Amino acid sequence: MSVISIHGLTKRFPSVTALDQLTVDVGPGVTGLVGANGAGKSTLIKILLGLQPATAGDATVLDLDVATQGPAIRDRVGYMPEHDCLPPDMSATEFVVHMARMSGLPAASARERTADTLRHVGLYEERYRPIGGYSTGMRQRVKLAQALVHDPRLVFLDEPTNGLDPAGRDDMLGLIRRIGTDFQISVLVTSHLLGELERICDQVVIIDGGKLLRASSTADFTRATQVLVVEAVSFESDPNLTAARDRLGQALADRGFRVVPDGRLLMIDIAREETFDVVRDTAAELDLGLVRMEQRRHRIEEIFRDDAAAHQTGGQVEGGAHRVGTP
Ligand SMILES: Nc1ncnc2c1ncn2[C@@H]1O[C@H](COP(=O)(O)OP(=O)(O)OP(=O)(O)O)[C@@H](O)[C@H]1O
Repeated sequence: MSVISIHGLTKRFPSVTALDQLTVDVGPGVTGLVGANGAGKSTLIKILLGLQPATAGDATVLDLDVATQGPAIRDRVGYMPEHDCLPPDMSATEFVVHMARMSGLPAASARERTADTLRHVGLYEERYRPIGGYSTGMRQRVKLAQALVHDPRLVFLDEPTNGLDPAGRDDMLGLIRRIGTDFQISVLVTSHLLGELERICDQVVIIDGGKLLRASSTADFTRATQVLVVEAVSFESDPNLTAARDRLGQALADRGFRVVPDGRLLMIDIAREETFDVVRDTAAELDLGLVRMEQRRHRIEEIFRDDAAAHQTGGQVEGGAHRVGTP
């Protein structure tokens, strides 16, 4: 089942092509839409909400046509815009109740849903204070609450971690993940930071210059490499923290393995089936403990970098229709 289906979508502004024949299907769950600033993310969201017409191509959201059924889409989809759009003199409660009423909820359920939603986003204590005195993190939460208050089936979150410090970012990412898991609401979340989406998304769509670079499940992006990451420690209180690494590294190199140190870790080529056993046995022989031994996984950043390089040099990048998401 597709939540969003996009075919040959193109948007030309007088001086720039923001979307260039984009074709992608997105399934349920949390989907990351990744691209550098200006890649076309916000434009795509506006077209999917029926707020802007496309120049060519077509798309459906929850099986509704974006060109002709915008109001019905906006009924069922929540939208957290990128830019600040909050009235400073209103409290979070007043603003979110207002947005709930605008979505057609009766007064009593608008108040009830507002209280529930503000509690869910962690703004319950401060809900009667004017928004003008809120921190950036609190303002992002108000924007998130107004996107959720009418109980949508899908939400579009445009750069929800913008302007947040690392702790605020982590909190916001946790909240977004819970929207997908606890509430079963599908999420399309944009970011120019691949690393953060890798942590919370079931699938990732990467666009560059309005074109699709890649679309795939996060698990496919982060598939295992043929490199074993090992961290060894000495059981003696050894002031030289890399001594254990060097002893194990040398012993493995002597046994014919390709070993590269990286900080306190060793990167070992998994050249043979018995690599795991040999590392374990060698550490035991040297009386070293292993605190970590795992197959290294690709980071989405690495794949993005490779694809972007191929793109720029005219190399082969996957083309045609892409489908992401759980069936
Ligand atoms: N209304 C508009 N008129 C003219 N050009 C526009 C308009 N809206 C967007 N653009 C241009 O289209 C391109 C894509 O913009 P868009 O805002 O969709 O990118 P984005 O990926 O969301 O980036 P950002 O995160 O910086 O907003 C940019 O070059 C932008 O300048």
